Amino acid sequence: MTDIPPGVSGTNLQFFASGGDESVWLPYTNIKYYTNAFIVKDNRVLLGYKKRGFGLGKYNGFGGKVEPGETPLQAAIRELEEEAGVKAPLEHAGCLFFLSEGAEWAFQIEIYRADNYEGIVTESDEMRPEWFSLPDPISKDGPINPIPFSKMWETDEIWLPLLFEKRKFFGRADFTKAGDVLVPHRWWYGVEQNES
Ligand SMILES: CNc1ncnc2c1ncn2[C@@H]1O[C@H](COP(=O)(O)OP(=O)(O)OP(=O)(O)O)[C@@H](O)[C@H]1O
Repeated sequence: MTDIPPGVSGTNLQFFASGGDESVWLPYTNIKYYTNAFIVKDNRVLLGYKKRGFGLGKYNGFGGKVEPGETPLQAAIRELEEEAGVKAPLEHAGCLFFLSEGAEWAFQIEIYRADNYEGIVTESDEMRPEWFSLPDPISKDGPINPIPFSKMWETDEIWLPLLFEKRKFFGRADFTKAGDVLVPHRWWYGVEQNES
């Protein structure tokens, strides 16, 4: 259970969470690099509703493929600007290795966050941006516009709180097909231990 799965980068990881069918990790031969970026400001997080392509109909951070010649950070800054209209000083928050049954490659997704941004949040062809309240431990009624976890990739609920807490995470999530939908099959997450 606590063995670090194949594909998970990161060193000095401490086990955080795992689950699903612990018998097998899906095989893969190729890896493609992606980015995902979140702006967290004034106790709110900016998510986008995906209007087309992979992940259609889900809320997520802003991101896409790393193009040849780009670093993941450059790609993350470009995708955030293309999809949400803003520039932000992104910081690396974690990394997710994602396998989807039927896809010919594994996704290595570098995840970023920023506490600030410049510009005006603007809807694009790909994403409709919307602010959501962070989980509020003080108010017993809960936030007014809570994060729509039921309309996100199921495993986001595990690592998004780590991004809010600025704890660097590395994990893997394998999804299999149930009819037309992808469902979580097996997952594992670790957090980077502070060296001190
Ligand atoms: C459990 N699995 C997952 N959990 C959380 N996020 C996931 C994800 N699997 C993919 N993602 C994100 O989904 C976007 C796809 O990118 P995608 O739209 O295909 O790329 P790009 O914008 O380059 O596409 P175009 O070719 O321009 O349409 C990209 O942000 C990527 O990080």
